[in-house]
Amino acid sequence: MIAILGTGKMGEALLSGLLRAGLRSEQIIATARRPDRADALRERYGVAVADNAEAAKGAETLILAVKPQDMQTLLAEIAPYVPADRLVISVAAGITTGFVESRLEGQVPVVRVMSNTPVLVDEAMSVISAGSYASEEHLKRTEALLSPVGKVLRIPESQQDAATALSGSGPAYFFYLVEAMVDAGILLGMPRAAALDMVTQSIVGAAIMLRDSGEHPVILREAVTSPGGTTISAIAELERHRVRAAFLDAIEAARDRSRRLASG
Ligand SMILES: NC(=O)C1=CN([C@@H]2O[C@H](COP(=O)(O)OP(=O)(O)OC[C@H]3O[C@@H](n4cnc5c(N)ncnc54)[C@H](O)[C@@H]3O)[C@@H](O)[C@H]2O)C=CC1
Ligand SMILES: O=C(O)[C@@H]1CCC=N1
Repeated sequence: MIAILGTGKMGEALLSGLLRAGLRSEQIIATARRPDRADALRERYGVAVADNAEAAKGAETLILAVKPQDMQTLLAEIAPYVPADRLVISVAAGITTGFVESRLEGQVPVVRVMSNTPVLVDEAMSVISAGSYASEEHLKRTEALLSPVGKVLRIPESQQDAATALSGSGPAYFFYLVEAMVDAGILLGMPRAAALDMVTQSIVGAAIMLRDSGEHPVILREAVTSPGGTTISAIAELERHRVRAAFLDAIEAARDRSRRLASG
């Protein structure tokens, strides 16, 4: 039995992914704070929804998916019901395995995960790190849960805040870029729907080329950039506006925010 504690956006994305990966709804128990949310989860997925203590008692794997700021309260609530033969997987940004371990009783295996919302389309990027009491077997169990819904990579826990900034938040940067490009299309007089189609297909095509060709992004960009042509005119403006520097600063800020999240 797998318990998902705090089934919001990320918890629900993981829940739907686990079901698509072949888990039966009877193998999953979810928790939610609001009764209307609990009803929606029961109705949508046919899973049981219980309180945190009950869910923790019945499951051998617990996925903690509340916001970092709510983690302390959740751990206090479940600690008496989580013996050391359980696996606790935390997907919260900024929450270290040490934070979770120190609030549970005994030497509970904890694996820290940073995934992202493309879990909804089985294209997640999930990075995982073992806590002090998690073994190879616990990492393998975590990989088995997450690999049907995307790519899984093991990283040292010291890199988790950076990964949160890069791939956890990553999809948001691409959506933001799409918004900006569609606005540009509107400025040039394109209908919004057509502009969105063009930008979306361009980003999908570019992403698949990146993933499947094995080519470096610089090579792929050079192939689009004709001498004296249109692309270099656009790139010149991006450079003039220091977009690359803005990305470096933005992702560094996200990493720093992740580091501070556990303290609220
Ligand atoms: N949204 C995203 O793209 C990603 C989110 N995350 C992490 O996932 C976690 C959840 O984020 P979201 O899903 O975006 O937030 P959310 O606010 O949609 O989900 C959190 C849910 O937990 C519930 N909750 C809070 N305290 C609870 C408690 N004591 N018992 C039961 N339920 C409780 C809330 O009512 C809410 O439904 C965060 O820790 C975040 O860092 C990680 C990667 C990506
Ligand atoms: O914005 C956040 O804090 C979460 C963590 C990574 C993506 N969303």
